[in-house]
Amino acid sequence: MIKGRVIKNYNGYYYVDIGEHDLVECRRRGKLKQKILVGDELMITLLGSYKGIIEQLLLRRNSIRRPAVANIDEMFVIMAAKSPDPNRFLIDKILMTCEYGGIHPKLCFNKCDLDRAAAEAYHDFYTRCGYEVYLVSAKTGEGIAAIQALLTHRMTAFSGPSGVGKSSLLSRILNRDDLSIGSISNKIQRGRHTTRHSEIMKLDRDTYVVDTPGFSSLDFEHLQPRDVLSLLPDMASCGGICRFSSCLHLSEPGCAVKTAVAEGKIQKERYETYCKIISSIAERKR
Ligand SMILES: Nc1nc2c(ncn2[C@@H]2O[C@H](COP(=O)(O)OP(=O)(O)OP(=O)(O)O)[C@@H](O)[C@H]2O)c(=O)[nH]1
Ligand SMILES: [Zn+2]
Repeated sequence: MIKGRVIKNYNGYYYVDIGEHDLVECRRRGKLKQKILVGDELMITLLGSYKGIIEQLLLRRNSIRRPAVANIDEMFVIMAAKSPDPNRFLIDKILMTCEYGGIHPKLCFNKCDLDRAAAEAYHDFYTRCGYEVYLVSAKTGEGIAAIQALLTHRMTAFSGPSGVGKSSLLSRILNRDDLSIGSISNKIQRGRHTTRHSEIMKLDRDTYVVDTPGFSSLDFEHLQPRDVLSLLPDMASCGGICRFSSCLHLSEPGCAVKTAVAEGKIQKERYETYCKIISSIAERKR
């Protein structure tokens, strides 16, 4: 058996990178019941001529569900500094979705050429929340080198809502005019119809980039309130202990979270995100 990584899942076949130029087209063993995601590491048996069978799924380090992708080393959440104007609640929900999957993402604001002041304000805000923030422009090339420098020997995912310039940015980062050029194998066509699935592009032996289109945020309503807090690392680490162990940090007396908000240790907008999500959970229970 040899170890490989799923690069693409198409029509019931898994295309597995085993460190060679060509991918191995694999079926799964019938007894293997787990769902296999793009990015999964697994053990396969070669059946000759770049065909194989998946025998075993190796332990995942992390995963996100929609789109499904596993074992990401780095996730960039891309937003635009302007046009479309970012919405803090949406950004928070995307960040929280990554945290839920076990990934502490980095934030990247594209289109900084359009509104420098807005970009700087978002930079400051999310840096205070404990995220690394990159200000870039696919148009002018600003900040692109800093992202390129982080890619080597890792699997880096890029996600972001429609219109933020993710395609333009990825073309710049990968130095490709057209992302379909240099696609991992000519067996696999990267067309418009495939863009709802994650696709891994292999840049080098152990350097991969994942385009995660159609990223949708978690349905927070099934979470417990304390789990919501744990997805906001800046709030979770504020340090204090509330008077009541069951404190939801809304209107209870002696609340350490509210004290931290009042003292400016937690930014008000992040607390508002928390309150909105908690009230949507309460709505559901009603
Ligand atoms: N001013 C400016 N415009 C940009 C920049 N990056 C992208 N754009 C423009 O923003 C628009 C959207 O860019 P795309 O790269 O298609 O965006 P996308 O996020 O991949 O969009 P979808 O394909 O809808 O997911 C295009 O008109 C781009 O020319 C930038 O850095 N600055
Ligand atoms: Zn509290």
